[in-house]
Amino acid sequence: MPFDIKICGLKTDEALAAALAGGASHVGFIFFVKSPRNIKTAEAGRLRKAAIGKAKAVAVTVDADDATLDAIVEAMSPDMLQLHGNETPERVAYVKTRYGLPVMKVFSVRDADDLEPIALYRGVADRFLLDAKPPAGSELPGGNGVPFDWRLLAGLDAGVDYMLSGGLNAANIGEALLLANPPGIDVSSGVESAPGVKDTALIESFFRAVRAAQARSAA
Ligand SMILES: O=C(O)c1ccccc1NCC(=O)[C@H](O)[C@H](O)COP(=O)(O)O
Repeated sequence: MPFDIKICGLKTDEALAAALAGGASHVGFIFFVKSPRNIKTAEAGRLRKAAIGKAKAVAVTVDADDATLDAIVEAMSPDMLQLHGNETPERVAYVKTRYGLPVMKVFSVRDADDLEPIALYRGVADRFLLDAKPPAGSELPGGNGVPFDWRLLAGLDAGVDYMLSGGLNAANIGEALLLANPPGIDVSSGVESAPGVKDTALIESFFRAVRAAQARSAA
């Protein structure tokens, strides 16, 4: 199975180019007005063209209604929808059918119990993104730059296809891969110089750290 790397919250040509040059399999665009990474649909539509044939463009939404999703899909033709709110299995199934696109459902994790609802979405969502629970007071369901205890994932059923997310960066990705051995990873804050400001040098060093960790585990 290929190992996937998603760079999320992209807003500029430079950051997108650095993500693609590093070998990102997925590039994420955030549609959530309170986020410092929020992007207009038309701008996402312009940017995502550079990813065609190179990486999957993921539209990240939070409990979005049909009209909002219609506008996003129309403007940017995403390859995948990331549902980062409290969407039910029924809503996930409906969204998949309505748009004919794969859906990645997000779960916020702090304790082992937080992994249990995944069972309700298996066979419905195409993939899962396991992110940290937002810290108290945060208005953002994701992109908080905080990790969770990766050891919780050791007991996850091997058939669960997921991306590990939450507080990853060049300094900790080696340990995260060692402990969780995920099929994919996702990063946002860890490649930023300030909230919402992607840093091309940090993106490059993240990819270097991932490749170094992979080389160590293959040796
Ligand atoms: O990044 C945001 O601002 C955001 C806002 C609302 C919903 C989701 C959001 N991010 C989704 C992602 O997939 C992030 O990459 C993920 O939460 C990890 O973020 P980080 O801990 O900053 O690496």
